[in-house]
Amino acid sequence: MNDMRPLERIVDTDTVKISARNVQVHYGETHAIKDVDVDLEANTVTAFIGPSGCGKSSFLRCLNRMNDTIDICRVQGDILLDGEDIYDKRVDPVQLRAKVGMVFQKPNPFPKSIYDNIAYGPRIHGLARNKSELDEIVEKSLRRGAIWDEVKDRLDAPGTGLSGGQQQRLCIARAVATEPEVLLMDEPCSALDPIATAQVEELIDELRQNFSVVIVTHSMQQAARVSQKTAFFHLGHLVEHGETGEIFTNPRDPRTESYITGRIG
Ligand SMILES: Nc1ncnc2c1ncn2[C@@H]1O[C@H](COP(=O)(O)OP(=O)(O)OP(=O)(O)O)[C@@H](O)[C@H]1O
Repeated sequence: MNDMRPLERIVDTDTVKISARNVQVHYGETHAIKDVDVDLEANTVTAFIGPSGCGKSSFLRCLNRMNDTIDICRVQGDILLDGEDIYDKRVDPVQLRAKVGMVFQKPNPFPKSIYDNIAYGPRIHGLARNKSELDEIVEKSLRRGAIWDEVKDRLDAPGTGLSGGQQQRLCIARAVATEPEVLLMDEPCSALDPIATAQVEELIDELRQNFSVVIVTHSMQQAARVSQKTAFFHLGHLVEHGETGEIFTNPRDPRTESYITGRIG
């Protein structure tokens, strides 16, 4: 599990999916994100790394306006998805979060059946005209979540009855059911055992065929295994962003080097 796989990964496309400029995040008096500029590409896994408290999750939450749900949080700057400002007053955050899905650290299935966990989003967003279309979406999403074979005979069973790793793949399937364009993952494997972690990592690699994936991780090995691009954060600044192989073997900034060699963090 802990081996560093070859770092050179090919980035399939340079199409920018999300563009952030001069982003600031404040929680009351705390200035958590400072002057962040970054372009995140389509069909690419980007890893956010950096020491605890450096702002990885805060910046991730800017990308689908999850920070809106935190009263004391103030976000400034520009974040564009396919060139459109996601903080424009006309943007409905619920619609945005269907396009920019999120998977959390702790698997959080709804207290509903496996089927309804997946069907919930497509139902509220009107993505299926009838039961058979909904059935198709549920099956396709569970297949994309690499969990179909394990649950296809018990779709009526509660999602909360699955193992932790299965629950996390169910949550990934739930996130992809609304056909998002971007998938944000905040330490998605931190509550999982090594086998479940390996399954989710394999799944992340498959997901980038269809989505841009951004993953916050504390594991540099994981960043090296799953990502093509890496962004290193330190004290609220985005210090360095580039090809994962370059960041790990030839970092430009001494702070990045100190972190990856274990001197800070
Ligand atoms: N809901 C919140 N209310 C107040 N302050 C917050 C909140 N969330 C984060 N912060 C503060 O913002 C800063 C950045 O935190 P954040 O969680 O984004 O960092 P992180 O790099 O994701 O950390 P970790 O790796 O430990 O999860 C910290 O100083 C933290 O205390």
